[in-house]
Amino acid sequence: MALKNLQLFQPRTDMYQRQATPMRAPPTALSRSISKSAETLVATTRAGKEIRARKARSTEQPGVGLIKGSGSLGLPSIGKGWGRDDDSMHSRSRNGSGSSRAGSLDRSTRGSTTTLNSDEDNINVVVRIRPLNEKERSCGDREILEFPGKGQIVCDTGTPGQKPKVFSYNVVFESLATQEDVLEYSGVKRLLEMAIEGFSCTAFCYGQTGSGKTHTLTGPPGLVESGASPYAPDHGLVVRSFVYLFQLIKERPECHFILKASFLEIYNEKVIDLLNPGTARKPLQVRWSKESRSFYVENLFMVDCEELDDLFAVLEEGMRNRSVGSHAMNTNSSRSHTVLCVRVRRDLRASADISCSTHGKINFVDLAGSEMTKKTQSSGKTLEEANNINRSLMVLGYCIAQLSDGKKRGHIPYRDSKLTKLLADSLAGNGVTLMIACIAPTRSNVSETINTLRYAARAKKIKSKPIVKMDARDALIMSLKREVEALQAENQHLRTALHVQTDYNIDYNQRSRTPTRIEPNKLYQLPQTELFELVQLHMEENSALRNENTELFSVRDQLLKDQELLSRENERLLKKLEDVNSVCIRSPIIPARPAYSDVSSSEANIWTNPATSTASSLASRYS
Ligand SMILES: Nc1ncnc2c1ncn2[C@@H]1O[C@H](COP(=O)(O)OP(=O)(O)OP(=O)(O)O)[C@@H](O)[C@H]1O
Repeated sequence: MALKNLQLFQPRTDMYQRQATPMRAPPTALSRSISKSAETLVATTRAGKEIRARKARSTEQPGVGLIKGSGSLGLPSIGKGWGRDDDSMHSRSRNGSGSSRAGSLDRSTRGSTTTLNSDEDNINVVVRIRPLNEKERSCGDREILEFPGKGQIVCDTGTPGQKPKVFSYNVVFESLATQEDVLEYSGVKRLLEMAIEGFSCTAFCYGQTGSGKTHTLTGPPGLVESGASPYAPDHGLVVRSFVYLFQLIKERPECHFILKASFLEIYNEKVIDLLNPGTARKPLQVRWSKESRSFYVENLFMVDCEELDDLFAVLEEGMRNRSVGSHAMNTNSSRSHTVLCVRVRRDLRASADISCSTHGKINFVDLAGSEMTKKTQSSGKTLEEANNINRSLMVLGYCIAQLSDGKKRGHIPYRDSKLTKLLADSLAGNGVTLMIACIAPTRSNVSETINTLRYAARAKKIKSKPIVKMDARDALIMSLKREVEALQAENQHLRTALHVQTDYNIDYNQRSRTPTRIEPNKLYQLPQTELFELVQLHMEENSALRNENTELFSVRDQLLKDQELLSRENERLLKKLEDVNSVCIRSPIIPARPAYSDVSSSEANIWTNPATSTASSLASRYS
């Protein structure tokens, strides 16, 4: 069976726990958080399609804040969906980690960002084995891999006296697995769902040259460039993901989405814009953004994609412009690493008067294959390319090794190559990452296969901290709003418990100004001064509620103390009553009253002062 080792993973529905904690971000942060405008350009694809393009000054959104998981406000929840078994598949296993997660608030007042951290998430690793090619078949090359299930791969190294090596992963796709299977079961759907909710997601293919990385991502050579329909059966993960992305967007009519795409390659350590390479293929600079604390490519072309066709046109254009070469092991070998990025901005209504936006993205990274130059018989330009490819993959390997060693994580050499700079966030930052390791099944490739499997096994240990990115001003307003709601609910509860009759609105309005209600989706049109005012009003409201909360708590504490005193007094009186009663029992002339605790008849429920009742009974007896 093609999907013998499938271990499936799907999004979980568990929501993050939120805590209402005071927001301390200074209002001045707001003024720094308003996005800078971008220059609008127009680009035309070779296919003749006009693409509305926006050339942003950087790939990072200035003033983007970071926020993690919320429940009731329509913000995303993520769970470790990796590795959920599905009985509909023929053979599968559960192998990966799958603990649920709960986010906790940790607001930073640094700059204009708000960071809400969560538990860590492991990189998800799946392996795809390509079928034997013509060359291997004709020379009788033997298959050396076995798939016992449970996401395991057994690799017979063929060395006498050496035991077969066993590796295990989240999912293993055998050679008969289809492109659709990879979309369905690799977990990329989960990545897309998370990207539209504001997470930074990356799917990257790793493996030796000719192992099927490009096939997995974009299908057989020339398919995309031929302008085939997006629904053609051979399309790889990227086109299928585009289709799924638009399907997801259609299912969310309550949100407004803005998609932008960029496509770059790293060729001989130079970053080339595949959507705007220019005749000179002038390299772009990779810079560090203090604000987002990550690397970005300066002046990278960004294309607005309103329709599926626009995304497809971006892919087509990039595929035409990327560097491809031929060598002994692959006639259509990628000579560069490519990164196709789709940014997803989602505007949503968080409550009746507040709308906010999240900024997610999905990167599809097709790494160039590691090459044994002896086998590929590279020389000249191809050899130089191979050396650069191998060097950057080696740096990636160092980074992965360091990151996977949880105990002694030392310096991570991200800065040593462009590739690792751009993948830094996906590997260990705040992203969600899927690694697709591609391998060949034959004996002639055994050492490369073992290397890839080791690489993949190491990557599986890497943990990252996924977070949602949203505008700092939205994060601030929503956080204040959430806090106000939590305090209102708590105060209401306290009032009910204490039977305090005051009307909240009257009481509160006397003390503070109430923020005016803003029409949904108007938040963005507000000038900075009004936004500033709005945040201040929320902060005032918040502070008034907190004061009221403190007052109510102190009233409650006082009442509890009073109650304590009363019950002590009550006990004292009961004791006295028991004493009086015991005197009556001992007296031959005074009838004893039942103990107070024994009183059960309706008559006995009328308690009379024993002293007066005794006096009156004596009086009636001797009258
Ligand atoms: N799962 C598969 N099913 C059918 N054909 C495949 C599969 N995987 C790879 N191939 C074919 O094998 C050849 C090499 O694959 P591909 O170019 O994708 O390798 P690659 O890993 O991207 O190589 P490089 O690193 O040199 O770019 C292609 O002709 C491709 O169509």
